[in-house]
Amino acid sequence: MASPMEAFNASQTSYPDTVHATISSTQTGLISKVWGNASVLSICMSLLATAVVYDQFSYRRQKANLPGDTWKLPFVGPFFDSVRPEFGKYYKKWVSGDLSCVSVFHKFVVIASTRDMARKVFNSPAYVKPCVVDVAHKLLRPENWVFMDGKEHVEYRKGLNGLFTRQAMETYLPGQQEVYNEYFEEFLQSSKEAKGAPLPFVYQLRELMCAVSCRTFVGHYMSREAVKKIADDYYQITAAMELVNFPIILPFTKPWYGKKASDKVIEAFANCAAKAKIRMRQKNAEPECILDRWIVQMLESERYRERIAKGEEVPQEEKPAQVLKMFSDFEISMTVFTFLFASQDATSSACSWLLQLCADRPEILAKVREEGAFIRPDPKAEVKLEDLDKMEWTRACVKETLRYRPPVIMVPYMVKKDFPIPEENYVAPKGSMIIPSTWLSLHDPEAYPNPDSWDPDRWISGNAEEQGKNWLVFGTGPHYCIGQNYAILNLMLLLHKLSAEFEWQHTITPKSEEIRVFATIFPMDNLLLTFSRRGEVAAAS
Ligand code: HEM
Repeated sequence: MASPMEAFNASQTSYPDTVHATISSTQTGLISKVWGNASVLSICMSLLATAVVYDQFSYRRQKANLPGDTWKLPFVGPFFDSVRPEFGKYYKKWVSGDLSCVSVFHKFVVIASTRDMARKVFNSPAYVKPCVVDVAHKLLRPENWVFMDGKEHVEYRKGLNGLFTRQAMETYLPGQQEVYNEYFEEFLQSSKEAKGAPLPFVYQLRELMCAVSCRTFVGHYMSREAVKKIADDYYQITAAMELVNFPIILPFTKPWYGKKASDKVIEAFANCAAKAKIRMRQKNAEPECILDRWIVQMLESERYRERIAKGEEVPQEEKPAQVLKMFSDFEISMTVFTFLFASQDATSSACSWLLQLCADRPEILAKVREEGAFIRPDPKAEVKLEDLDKMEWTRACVKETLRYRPPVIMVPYMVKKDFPIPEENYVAPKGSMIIPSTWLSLHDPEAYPNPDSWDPDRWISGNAEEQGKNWLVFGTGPHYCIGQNYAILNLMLLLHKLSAEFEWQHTITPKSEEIRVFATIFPMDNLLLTFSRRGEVAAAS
């Protein structure tokens, strides 16, 4: 049998010269092509390998001595965990060390878990500034006031303080009660239509909170339908808020839908601002919402400036507390949007847990009802701020819910310059994200004995009120929540009104106490509730 080489030679001699020439030139071309491709391929492979090695070493360099995975999944890191966040995984991270770390895509993230570490981050404005989450810059616009830093931020924020004073809260109460009245009737109707079968209520509570916020922020300048649309669209904004997103917004991804939704909200609020400017210039126009109050301040500032320009000597007591410029409709809208952005998920989370926990502890709810009936005997009468001030059990339930299930478990900050943390012998690198967590400080057994039980009484006969250092529900430092008093009063109003007029039964499932993370935290089973009017028997029974 001829060897393959012989066969090759034999076949070679049987071709005419021209064919031979063609074959040999084709062979050379093929070989150089393969060789060429091989070198492109190998260059690509080498580049990839270099990038993988660089990614790993850069992670290791930034991680230094912190607890965290020894190596990261190339490039993406635990990205898929942030797409489907699990509370248990976050918790594991928090207890892994006072500081720990992960790296997702290009982003190195340091997690500050304990009370003292979290406070250190909140109170180090020289080194850090808030970044909410990566995508927030795109949704809120980079020029938004919440991203301002230092003196500029302090000055801007001073101009907003007047919107959250006691006097201001008083103005918002009637509008909020109108919304509660409407929605409670809807809840009742939903339960009636379901013939008393429990329904998952987290979605309706989200809409309720959105409607209350919109009424507080933009009053009656926005129609009920527009509010409903915002509440629906808002879901897409929340869905876009993953801890770390893909670096650019790709069409049809969650950030893309989130951006579209936020653009619509900003436009709607700007229209409201334009209407408010017209109304508040009219004689005797009474402010009803945040927009109105802010525009009143701008108009007062405008009049003050005009008097000064005319050379008038304006007495000090007639000078506005804060002289504001006349912001454009768009600027006003961007700021009002930050209020919605900051409050929507947090208050939705808080009210879901509040209704669940109160329903599961009827003896506590009875105390809330008892004090409510004593302070405001006529359940149809308007609730006043001084009524709420006197409701200690109602307040205790709200505060204990915020402690037991803090809606905001993490507050992402950006490291502006290398941030030394000598306690941990670590320097958080410039450009990394650093995230104080609120959970451990609010479940610290030294501050709140038996921290995993919901016990409102710790705010009445216990010393929970004295644990200011641990109370990180609303953050601390220069960016602490500007809406904290408003949030607590609003939740008190909800609990007081609902308990005065309605019954709600919670269907407890094995997942009721489990935590679903969706920007903030919700009961895993989405809160199965049935509503009935007090004194009436629930439709099902
Ligand atoms: C239960 C409800 C709420 C919770 C748990 C909550 C929590 C927080 C937290 C943890 C921060 C970050 C603080 C920091 O970085 O130190 C924050 C900031 C903020 N919150 Fe709230 N919040 C709530 C409701 C509200 C409401 C109702 C509003 C507005 C009406 C609001 C407006 C803001 C704003 C504007 C900021 C940023 C402040 C700044 O950067 O100066 N929040 N909130």
